[in-house]
Amino acid sequence: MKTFDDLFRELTAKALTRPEGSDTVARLDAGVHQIGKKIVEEAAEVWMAAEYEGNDATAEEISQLLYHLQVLMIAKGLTTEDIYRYL
Ligand SMILES: N=c1c2ncn([C@@H]3O[C@H](COP(=O)(O)OP(=O)(O)OP(=O)(O)O)[C@@H](O)[C@H]3O)c2ncn1[C@@H]1O[C@H](COP(=O)(O)O)[C@@H](O)[C@H]1O
Repeated sequence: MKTFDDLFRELTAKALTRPEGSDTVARLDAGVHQIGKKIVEEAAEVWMAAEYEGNDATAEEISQLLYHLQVLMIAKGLTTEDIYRYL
């Protein structure tokens, strides 16, 4: 099963190697403004799923929010250590 750190390593590698057809590369190229809008959208979907859908749907929406947060971290040059020191 993929963890937060596994996904972050995978996305970091994609940002460096820029493989053809990668959505992540396209999102990084779109920039922080677009990534930020996606985070807000996904956060709302997490909220709606938690209130009106089951735990499976909520978990899936949370995974998508985590993905978009990681894209923002990479766009800003932030590492997991930069985040973990505040936890
Ligand atoms: N974990 C994710 C992941 N979670 C969410 N998403 C993206 O976020 C979208 C979910 O948003 P929505 O439900 O709002 O769907 P949508 O409205 O069609 O979204 P848009 O594509 O229009 O923004 C998905 O369609 C994916 O594009 C993800 N995209 C990729 N990953 C993983 O990231 C890795 C690299 O992916 P690529 O860069 O595509 O190779 C792989 O391991 C993937 O599994």
